[in-house]
Amino acid sequence: MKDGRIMGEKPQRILVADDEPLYLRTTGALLGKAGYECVCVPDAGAAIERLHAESFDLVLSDLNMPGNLKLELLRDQSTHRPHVPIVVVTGVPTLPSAIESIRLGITDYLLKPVKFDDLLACVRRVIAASKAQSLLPVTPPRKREELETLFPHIIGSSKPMLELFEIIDRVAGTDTSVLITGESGTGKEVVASTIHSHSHRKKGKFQVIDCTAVPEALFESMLFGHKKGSFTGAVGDAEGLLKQCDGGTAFFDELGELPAPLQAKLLRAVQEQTFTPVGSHTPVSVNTRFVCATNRDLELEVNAGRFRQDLFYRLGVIQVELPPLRERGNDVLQLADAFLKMLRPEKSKIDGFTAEATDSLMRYSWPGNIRELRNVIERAVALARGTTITVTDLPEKIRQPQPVESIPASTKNTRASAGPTTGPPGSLPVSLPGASREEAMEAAEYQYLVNLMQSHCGNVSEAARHADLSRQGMHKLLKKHDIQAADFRV
Ligand SMILES: Nc1ncnc2c1ncn2[C@@H]1O[C@H](COP(=O)(O)OP(=O)(O)OP(=O)(O)O)[C@@H](O)[C@H]1O
Repeated sequence: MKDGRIMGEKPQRILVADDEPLYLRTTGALLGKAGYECVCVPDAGAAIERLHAESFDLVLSDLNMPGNLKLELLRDQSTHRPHVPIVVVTGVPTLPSAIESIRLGITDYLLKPVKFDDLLACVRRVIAASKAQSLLPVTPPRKREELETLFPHIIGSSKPMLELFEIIDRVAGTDTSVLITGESGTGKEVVASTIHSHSHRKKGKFQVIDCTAVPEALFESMLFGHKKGSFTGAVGDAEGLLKQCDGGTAFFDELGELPAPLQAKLLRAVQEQTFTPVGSHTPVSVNTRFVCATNRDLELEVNAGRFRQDLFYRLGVIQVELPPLRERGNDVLQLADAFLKMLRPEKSKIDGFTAEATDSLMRYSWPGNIRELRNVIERAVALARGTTITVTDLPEKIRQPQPVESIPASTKNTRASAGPTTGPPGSLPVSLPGASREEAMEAAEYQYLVNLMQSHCGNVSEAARHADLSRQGMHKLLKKHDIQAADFRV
């Protein structure tokens, strides 16, 4: 049996639409050799015509080709033949077109140049999945109530969250790389693990790889594994994190912090799904989906030459942006209520918030987003005396919130921009009237970091040396205070 043909059965039919004659010829010929029957057309109009007249098992479609300025082929296909899978194969990826393609129901998204083996593996997988899918009942678009309950670990029902749920729902079923962006504490890791648990990889491992937590010198061996004796301390062979999530999802948190030499090594692993453990000569192959998160603007980092463009395109095929909490309306109360129930001691009688406390929670701008809200509720639960949380159980800054307008719309370092940022390193902030000792210490630490970042122009390694901390330790502190080193770079 050849790939596209079972003895005695008709070969599977693939329509390839692309305006590059060489790609069209070679792809058609190679797929033909693998047993598929290929029809190759140079533009969207011809593709639509053939699709209306004949039946196909799969469409491989370019995006930038004549007649496809508004993704006409994808639109026509999603309206008339949603059951025929489409895989986009493009040389000019743009994030809006990737998102729009996903909305229109494409099954996968590959970037040129694509190795024929990778293309063939994708063709096999997509056709097999589509055959399996055809045995299932067709699912209509989800209703609002259904979307609201689809991801119980992600609390929220505001408009931006429902839009997010729709995207997660579509993206989870594909193998496409996803880049999740958003301010610190907006739930990027929660979304990444939800994508994994709703994908066909859910039985595989969801491996979190925090790019700031692994020392640079050890990163390669942690990720790819090593052979015994390959470096001092390598007392035995070790399997790397990527091998451990073979068949699952690798989640790279804080991707923007990955040093340049490691970016090159990661690119190879992502492109080829193959890597060589440290000290070994035998490549290891995996089948891993890559989901990444960053609170940096990676496009800016690419333009500034700090992040590889090719890696950005590979990993950011689909970009999912999480809204800050201040843009999620009543979700603040829904989340506060959920955290109250989750964090109160078992026999606690606390069961809600006074109107004044609710009002304060709604008016505060939440620069630390959901993580900050969770901490505030945890503290309030510990302080509350009665059966409700009152405004006096909330921190001072929330009782007297700054007006939302003073928070910059930028997703960057809202606290650094809003607070006092001048003064020599180590100078203390003006103390808040009525602040607790703990709050005053936090404020002093925050101010110290801001000053440190300023005097080292956002260079984390230099700042860490000055403060006598490890680079990882410095990153942890910056994260805790929601300070973005990139905002201090000139
Ligand atoms: N929509 C949500 N519903 C319930 N809990 C949430 C939601 N979003 C975030 N959380 C909780 O808020 C905290 C922060 O979330 P998470 O770590 O996913 O944020 P993040 O954006 O990855 O942060 P960072 O950029 O600092 O790594 C976690 O305790 C998480 O469980």
